[in-house]
Amino acid sequence: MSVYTPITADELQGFLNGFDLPPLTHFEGVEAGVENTTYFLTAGREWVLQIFEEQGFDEVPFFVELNKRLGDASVPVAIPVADRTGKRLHLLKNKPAVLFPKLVGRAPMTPNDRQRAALGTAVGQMHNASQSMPDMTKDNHRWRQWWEGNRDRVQPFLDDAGRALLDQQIADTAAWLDSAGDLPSGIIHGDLFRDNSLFDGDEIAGIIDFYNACTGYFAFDLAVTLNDWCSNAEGELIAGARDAMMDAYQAIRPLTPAELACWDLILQTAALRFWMLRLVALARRAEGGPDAPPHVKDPKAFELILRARRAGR
Ligand SMILES: Nc1ncnc2c1ncn2[C@@H]1O[C@H](COP(=O)(O)OP(=O)(O)OP(=O)(O)O)[C@@H](O)[C@H]1O
Ligand SMILES: N[C@@H](CCO)C(=O)O
Repeated sequence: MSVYTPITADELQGFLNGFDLPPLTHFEGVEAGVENTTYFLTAGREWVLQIFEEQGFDEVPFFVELNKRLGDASVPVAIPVADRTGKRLHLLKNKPAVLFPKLVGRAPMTPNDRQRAALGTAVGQMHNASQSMPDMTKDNHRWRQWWEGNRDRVQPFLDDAGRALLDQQIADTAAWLDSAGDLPSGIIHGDLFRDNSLFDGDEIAGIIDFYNACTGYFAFDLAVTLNDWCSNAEGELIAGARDAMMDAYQAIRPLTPAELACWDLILQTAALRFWMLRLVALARRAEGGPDAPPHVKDPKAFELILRARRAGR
C-alpha cells in the first residue's frame, strides 16, 4: 500500500494549474512503492506525481537536482518537471511533491541479457555523469557504522550458522575498509534492483527511485546491481548474465586495478548491506511501533547470495 496521502481531483487540478499543462482527465494511486505516495495522472500526456512521506524539505532538493543533472547528462532517468515559475519542488498537502514524466515500460523481473547489458551501460553512464558533479554529496547512512550497530538487534532472526556468517562478514568487510584506500567514488544510486528500472522491450526507459542515492564507491553500486540482476535461485552469479552486465558497464567505465583487486569483497559487502536491511526490517516489525514496515522482503535470499559470493560463485 503506497497511497499515504489521499488527494481529490480538485486538489490535483489546483496543483497542476501551476504548470503549463492541459486539464487533468484521469488519476490513480500506485500500489507498487512502499516509502512514498505515488499517483499516475493524465493531463495531455501521462505523469507521475510523488509526494514524499519519509524525506523532508531538507532532503528532497538533493534528489530533484540529481535527477535533473543525470537527465541533462543523457542518463535515462525521469527529469522532474518545472512549473511556470521554473520550480521543480512543490508543496502539496504540506509535504514535498515532485511531478515527473511517466516513463513507458515495466520492471524486468525476469530480465534477459540484452536488458542486463542495457542496464550495465546506463549504470556506467550514471557513474561517469556522477564524476562530473563533485559538488553533489550525501552521507551514506547505511554503511559500516549502521551494520555494526545493528548486529545485536538482528540476532533473534538468525540461526547459529547465520550469526557466524554475519560476524565473519562484518569482520572481513571492516578489515577491507580499513585498508581499502581510495576507490572511485561519487553519487551512487544505492538500490538499483530490477524494480527500480523500467524497460520497453529490451530498451531501457529509465532508472527510477533515487531515494537511497548517496556518496559511495561506484563498484559497490555495480555490485548491488549485479547481486540482484544476475543471481540464480541458489544465490550464485549466473556467468552469462554477469558478463553481459559487466562487459557493457566496463565499455563505459572500466574498473580500475584497485577495484578489481577487492571485487570479491565488494560483492560480499553489497550482499551484507541488503541482508542487514531486510533483517533490520524484520526487527522493526517485531518491535512494533508506528514505523513498523508493512512488508518485509526475505532476508534468506541475501544470506544465500552472501554465502555464494564467499564461495566465489
Ligand atoms: N517516472 C516514472 N515513470 C513510470 N513509472 C514510475 C515512475 N516513477 C515511479 N513509477 C512507478 O511508481 C512506483 C513507485 O515509485 P518509487 O519506486 O519511486 O516509489 P517509492 O515509494 O519510493 O518506492 P520504494 O518504497 O519501493 O522505494 C514504481 O515501482 C513505478 O511503478
Ligand atoms: N531493494 C531493497 C528494498 C528497498 O530498499 C530490497 O530488495 O531489499
